[in-house]
Amino acid sequence: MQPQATSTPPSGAPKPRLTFLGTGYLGSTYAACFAELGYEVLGMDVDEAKIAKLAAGENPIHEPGLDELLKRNLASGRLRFSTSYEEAAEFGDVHFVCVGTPQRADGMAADLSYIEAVVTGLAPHLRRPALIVGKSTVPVGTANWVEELAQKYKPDAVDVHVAWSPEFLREGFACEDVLRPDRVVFGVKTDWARQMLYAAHKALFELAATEDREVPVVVTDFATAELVKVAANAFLATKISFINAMAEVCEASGADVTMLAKSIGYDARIGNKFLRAGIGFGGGCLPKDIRAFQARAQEIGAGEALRFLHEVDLVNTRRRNRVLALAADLLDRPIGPAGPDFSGVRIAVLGAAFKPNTDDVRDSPGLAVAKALAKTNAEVVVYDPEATENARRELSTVAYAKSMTEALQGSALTCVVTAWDEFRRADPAAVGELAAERRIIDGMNCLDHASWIAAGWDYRGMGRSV
Ligand SMILES: NC(=O)C1=CN([C@@H]2O[C@H](COP(=O)(O)OP(=O)(O)OC[C@H]3O[C@@H](n4cnc5c(N)ncnc54)[C@H](O)[C@@H]3O)[C@@H](O)[C@H]2O)C=CC1
Ligand SMILES: O=C(O)[C@H]1O[C@H](OP(=O)(O)OP(=O)(O)OC[C@H]2O[C@@H](n3ccc(=O)[nH]c3=O)[C@H](O)[C@@H]2O)[C@H](O)[C@@H](O)[C@@H]1O
Repeated sequence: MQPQATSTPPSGAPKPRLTFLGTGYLGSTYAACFAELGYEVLGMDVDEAKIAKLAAGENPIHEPGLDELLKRNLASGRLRFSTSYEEAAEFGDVHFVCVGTPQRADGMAADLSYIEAVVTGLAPHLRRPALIVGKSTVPVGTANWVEELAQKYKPDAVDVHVAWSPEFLREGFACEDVLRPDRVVFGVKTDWARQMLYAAHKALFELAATEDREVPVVVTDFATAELVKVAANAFLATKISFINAMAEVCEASGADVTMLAKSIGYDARIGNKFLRAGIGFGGGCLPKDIRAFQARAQEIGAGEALRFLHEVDLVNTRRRNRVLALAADLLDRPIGPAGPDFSGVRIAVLGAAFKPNTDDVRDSPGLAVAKALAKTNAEVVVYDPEATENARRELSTVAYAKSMTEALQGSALTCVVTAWDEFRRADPAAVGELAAERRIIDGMNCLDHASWIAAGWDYRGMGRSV
């Protein structure tokens, strides 16, 4: 099929029933949103505890708006959950693969074992024509392999097609991003797959039409669809590391990266988004995706082309160490060969989630900072409005406070590592009454520094002249 860009869905295909295989951050949001759009939806996962929670209307993750969507659509009967491949196969016409593709423990490449398990688990139970759609982020070439698996494991008499439709949602805005995407990408080989994908998204296009919007649809081949996703994340990661590299130069020259970012961002060709310097990018996607992209490029003989992503990764991890240097400076402690020693110092770390409005702590820069501070023998107390439970499982060498007030009590240093509104809106004078010393590191450059300085705080930002 020729690649094409169009927003006109072909008419005629009936409303398919949808399954979402893997109900984590991606799959649970999709299941609830597509039920909200009017589809009959089944969410399937091998994690029994997660499915039991979802089926009871309890949202296992923190994602704004998702609780209401889950409850409303469970009540309407359009949304149900199961742990059975057999039930999923019987229920659905279009099956969206939403399982994780984490970084492998033995290197940078993506672990595709969950994809394999889901396809080989589902395919033998299919009894009528079905479309398997990959949504997970994968190395280029995966869709062809999934097609081979599906053909091998499906019953002979059943027609099974494969498509790839990568996902671009952001945690914290996931429901909005699913219901009102910037674009959708369909990687297809057959016209039937294209028709079914349009039918599975028809309600999304109709919602857009009622709001006088259009959702651009890019119809393309498997390889391009797979690459669009990792290219997008590589670009975003590069943009963040670019501004963080500028932060390093600002630190060396006495300039201020926030003013620099503001100034270059006025150029429409550059744009002002994703130019916040800080402790770097984290989360379950950008870091692992740029590594898997490099690993795959190497395998297919294009490793040279992505060498810059190695630098992007290095700049990113360096920013976490910068907090330690700033802390040593503020606390007036030397940095020895084994790093600084902050024995006897109580440090409040505000934040643990990899960014605000989520409870996700996967590869969280803030939690990495907390861990590094704990290694200096400091008494580290972490507070996060939503991510404490997940953080506790990830990092046990720090204490966790139930409130910001508790974390700040008697602290000699405060480090803001996640840009939650609760921290951005905090009153510097009131916070100063709780802390033992008015020293603050603004790891995400998210505070109104002038008001903190005015309240007597010794303030340090990232790449800032203040
Ligand atoms: N989280 C995000 O914001 C986005 C994630 N993605 C991609 O989507 C994929 C999923 O990501 P998340 O939802 O964040 O991961 P997650 O780890 O939150 O969810 C994955 C789910 O798959 C389930 N699972 C594992 N094996 C299974 C099997 N054999 N059958 C059925 N379910 C199974 C797990 O129990 C888990 O609930 C990844 O490839 C990720 O890169 C893409 C865009 C956005
Ligand atoms: O593939 C994915 O899973 C998703 O990855 C990112 O979404 P997400 O990880 O939810 O979070 P972002 O908002 O992109 O932030 C990623 C990290 O970059 C950091 N960041 C972001 C922007 C910025 O200017 N500076 C900065 O340090 C954030 O604090 C966070 O740690 C992409 O933005 C999504 O489009 C994509 O679908």
